[in-house]
Amino acid sequence: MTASTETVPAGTATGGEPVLRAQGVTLRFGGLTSLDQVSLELRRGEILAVIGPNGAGKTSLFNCLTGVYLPQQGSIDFQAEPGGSWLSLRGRKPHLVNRAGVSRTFQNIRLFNALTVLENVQIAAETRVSSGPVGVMLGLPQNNKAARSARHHSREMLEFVGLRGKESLIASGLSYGDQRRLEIARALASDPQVLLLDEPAAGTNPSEKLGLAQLIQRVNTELGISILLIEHDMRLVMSVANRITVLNFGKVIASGSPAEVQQNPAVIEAYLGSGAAEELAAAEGDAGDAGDPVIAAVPEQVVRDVVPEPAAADEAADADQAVDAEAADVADASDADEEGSK
Ligand SMILES: Nc1ncnc2c1ncn2[C@@H]1O[C@H](COP(=O)(O)OP(=O)(O)OP(=O)(O)O)[C@@H](O)[C@H]1O
Repeated sequence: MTASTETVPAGTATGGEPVLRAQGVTLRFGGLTSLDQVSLELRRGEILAVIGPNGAGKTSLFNCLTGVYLPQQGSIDFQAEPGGSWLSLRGRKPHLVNRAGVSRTFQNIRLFNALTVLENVQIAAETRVSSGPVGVMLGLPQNNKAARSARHHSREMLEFVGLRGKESLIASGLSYGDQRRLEIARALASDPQVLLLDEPAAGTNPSEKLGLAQLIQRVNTELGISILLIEHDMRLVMSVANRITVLNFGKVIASGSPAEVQQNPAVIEAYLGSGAAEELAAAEGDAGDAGDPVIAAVPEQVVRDVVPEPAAADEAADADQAVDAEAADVADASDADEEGSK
């Protein structure tokens, strides 16, 4: 079940042409190869999950796709309109990637904590319509109109993600789950064709996770946005993804439908260690119950092994924050630039 042999489950939105394509992407930090010849294709209209153990290269891949990192090798191309021309995103600055139609959220929430919920989204929406800071400062008529339009669009997005009535609250006062929703609203404000979600459910409780899974599906089906999703919560992944690509040590080790990936020995070993696939197969034989194959329990085991308890999740987020410092700097720089939401 590699990319070459994958099958596509009937009735899913996976039959589309590619909208975002990475080919042979290699990213090195000194002697460390974070991504090694990674190729991946997001099809128009689908939800493609990118999974893999900690340090597999998932966020590095997102950072390459969105211009935060410049890979040493490989190409990254995006086709905004079906049948339209392909645009190279490699080496493009984050705010220009965003403007082209590829938006993202971050693993560690990056809201403007002192601003209101509405203002957080509005900043992103204004970058879509305004003619720049000078026009805003001068209060030009077209900018006032653009600001009104951005405010209206922001309210629509907030309603879409379920934050209606909370527009004037200060962002930091929102529950964790609502902050995750706000991040999604902000990413949607620029009207992307492609949305990259980096662990959108990290740190949320089970009911918030369920709500976020439903929201991700609605973004996909109701707004028609193609989604690339990094997520450690296997239940969430299995419930929303049309296809899954698995990274391990910077390489793609599997790609296919959720059912295929779930049973792939290389994936099981990547998560549970070498020999795990055989052990599970043996256990399946011992169980002697064909209707309840042990292999089906792998996601449960994966969840136990790779999804940290809340306290550990915080530590993981801190660690990520440290590792991701460079990305944060670049993204923050683009905050000050013109993207606002990145
Ligand atoms: N700015 C950086 N400088 C040095 N090494 C980095 C940098 N960014 C990522 N790496 C390294 O690249 C590898 C992949 O990291 P990455 O964060 O992409 O993994 P991940 O799959 O997203 O992990 P997690 O699930 O824990 O978030 C790791 O070994 C990490 O330490």
